[in-house]
Amino acid sequence: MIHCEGLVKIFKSEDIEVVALQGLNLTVEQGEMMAIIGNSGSGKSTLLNILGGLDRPTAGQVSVGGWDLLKIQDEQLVEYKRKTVGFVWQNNARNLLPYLTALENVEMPMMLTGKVDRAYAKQLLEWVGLKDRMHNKLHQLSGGEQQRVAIAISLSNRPQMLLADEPTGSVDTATSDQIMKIFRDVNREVGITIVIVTHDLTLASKVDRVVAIRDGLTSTEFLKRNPNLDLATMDGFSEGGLQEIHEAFVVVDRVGRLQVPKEYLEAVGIGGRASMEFDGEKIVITAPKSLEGEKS
Ligand SMILES: Nc1ncnc2c1ncn2[C@@H]1O[C@H](COP(=O)(O)OP(=O)(O)OP(=O)(O)O)[C@@H](O)[C@H]1O
Repeated sequence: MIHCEGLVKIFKSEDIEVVALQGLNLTVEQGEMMAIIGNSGSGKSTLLNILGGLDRPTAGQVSVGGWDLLKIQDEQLVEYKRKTVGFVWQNNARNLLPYLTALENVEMPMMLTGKVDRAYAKQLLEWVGLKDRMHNKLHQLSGGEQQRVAIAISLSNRPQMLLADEPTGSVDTATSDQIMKIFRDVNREVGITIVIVTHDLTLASKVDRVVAIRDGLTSTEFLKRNPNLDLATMDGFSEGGLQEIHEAFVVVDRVGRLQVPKEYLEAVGIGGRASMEFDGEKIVITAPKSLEGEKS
């Protein structure tokens, strides 16, 4: 569904260049529900904006559902955004129309594309648990309920892929669990691919796969140890839970590059270069041996 290889995004202003993505690789299968985690400034939103067609990549390859987002024409981009992608943002509810009902809000994007499917709009509101509230005006709903209407809206044009940027950023834990359960149900029901960007490791534990981004590169992948474990229904979550539930792998790109965590490099005193040995089974990276010799 999503394929990025060597993806680069450079933001240029008058006298400064920021390399937000510096050759990122990522593949997401059709129907997968996965999360991207990373510190502030690591490039998560930049990646999501490119995948959503809101921003253009600078270089590299990026394709989504057969669309080449590097070469796509502006007119095609409008069609791509309308048909392929659904968005859920942290404060999505702000974009809803308060004087319309939940149902009318869901039908609004359908109107823009010329085909209102009331039965599907109702079905969506049922999926997000608002069957009994669909004729309520938006301002009569709570913040969490409004966020669920926003999720129904994001699905109204039957996109193949849902992109969610901190979707639970401004709601309480119970609502957050509810939203993640909705994502899981919709993912199972219609097989939609879901990509969630978050800081929140507890969310990350509720998806099949987590990809960590560091400095604009995919650095580590966490795969769920037991794919049948339904984490959405699990209570509680401990520190380090991600490691308990998922197995961590370092991402190695096609030409053999990988990222070594800064803490590890500092702990063994590796700066600009290192020594690497292969003993037939393991690859061992240490502080440069020749330099150690020079010091003494
Ligand atoms: N429009 C822009 N112009 C210039 N620099 C930008 C722009 N957008 C993002 N950046 C820079 O690109 C880098 C990556 O930013 P990005 O917003 O993708 O990070 P993030 O991981 O989503 O962070 P956060 O979790 O804080 O939202 C940062 O250094 C940021 O300052």
